[in-house]
Amino acid sequence: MAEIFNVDESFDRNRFDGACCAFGVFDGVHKGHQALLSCAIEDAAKRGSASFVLTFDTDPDEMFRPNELKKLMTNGDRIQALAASGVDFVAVLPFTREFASLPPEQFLAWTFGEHAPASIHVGCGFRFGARAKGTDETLAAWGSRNMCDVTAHELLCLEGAPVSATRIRGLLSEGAVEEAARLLGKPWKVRGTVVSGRGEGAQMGIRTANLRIPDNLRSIGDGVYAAYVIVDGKRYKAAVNMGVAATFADRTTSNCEAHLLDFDGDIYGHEIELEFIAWLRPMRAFDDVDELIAAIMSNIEWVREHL
Ligand SMILES: Cc1cc2nc3c(=O)[nH]c(=O)nc-3n(C[C@H](O)[C@H](O)[C@H](O)COP(=O)(O)O)c2cc1C
Ligand SMILES: Nc1ncnc2c1ncn2[C@@H]1O[C@H](COP(=O)(O)OP(=O)(O)OP(=O)(O)O)[C@@H](O)[C@H]1O
Repeated sequence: MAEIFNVDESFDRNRFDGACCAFGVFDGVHKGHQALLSCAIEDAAKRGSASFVLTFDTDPDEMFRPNELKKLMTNGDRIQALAASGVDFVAVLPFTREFASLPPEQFLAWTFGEHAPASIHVGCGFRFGARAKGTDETLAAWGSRNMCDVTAHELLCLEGAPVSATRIRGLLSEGAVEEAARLLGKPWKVRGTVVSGRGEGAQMGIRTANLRIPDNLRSIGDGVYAAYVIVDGKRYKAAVNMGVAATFADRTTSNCEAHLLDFDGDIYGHEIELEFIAWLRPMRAFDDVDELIAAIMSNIEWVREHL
């Protein structure tokens, strides 16, 4: 695990001397991000120096488009995933309004002081600084004045297009969890706290853990999915319904329900993790509760056989 530093007034910028940095937000730490991180790691190995990833404590989009944003992971999970990516150090910049308003040159001067690293790696089209005015060319011009090799890498393309967090969010919103997992390099996951439901699941003979998932992490479209659910470190197969149950839309508030196979515990108040594996069907309103039960039972059987 890499050591994580907050880049504030107290941070010792000498640490950047000679280092090779990958720079960006990295929501999802997807395969494109992993390719860029590998460039910084390989460069550092050649130079015999340290590899860094330079990122922000808060995703800038949370400040600029808070209502539309559907994130792939929390900021905390993103920083932990970067720390586990193979780099030596994670340097976390405080994304305050003041910092966000720095023009590109001042942004770089504040970040590095007199300690420009040996190299910076970004993807083509990378933007930074106030109003996203800084481009990879701005960065390269600053690099040539500060003896820092800047490389804007071709974006990794998979399945016909560049991999990006935006593309993965789009796939999840359509329920395409398998394709999203191929671009992420792992299934998409989300955590939520188990809250009480209306008790109708138990009456129907199908108990469900009702979850509260923060709105900005509900990247996935409504529908029924096959998933794994991790409870206190143990993994269970599950059939999951995302979205307000259409049949009971007037009476329910929960936005996600999971039926865990072969599980009979009381987990109210627990934080559990859902790992989405396959799309099963759209959610729909049923006129008859027996039909709803039959549909859910067949989803559960599918999960039992295929996961
Ligand atoms: C795998 C699965 C699929 C579901 N599909 C639907 C659906 O298509 N339409 C619907 O109205 N509710 C659906 N539900 C939600 C049930 O209606 C819900 O579990 C029931 O209302 C119990 O709610 P409660 O836990 O709040 O008591 C589904 C639930 C599960 C676990
Ligand atoms: N497919 C890719 N291949 C290589 N580098 C990439 C790729 N996607 C992003 N990068 C680079 O990784 C760093 C972090 O990128 P950023 O967080 O902007 O990712 P993104 O996936 O493009 O996000 P978004 O879709 O929200 O713009 C940046 O330097 C960016 O240019």
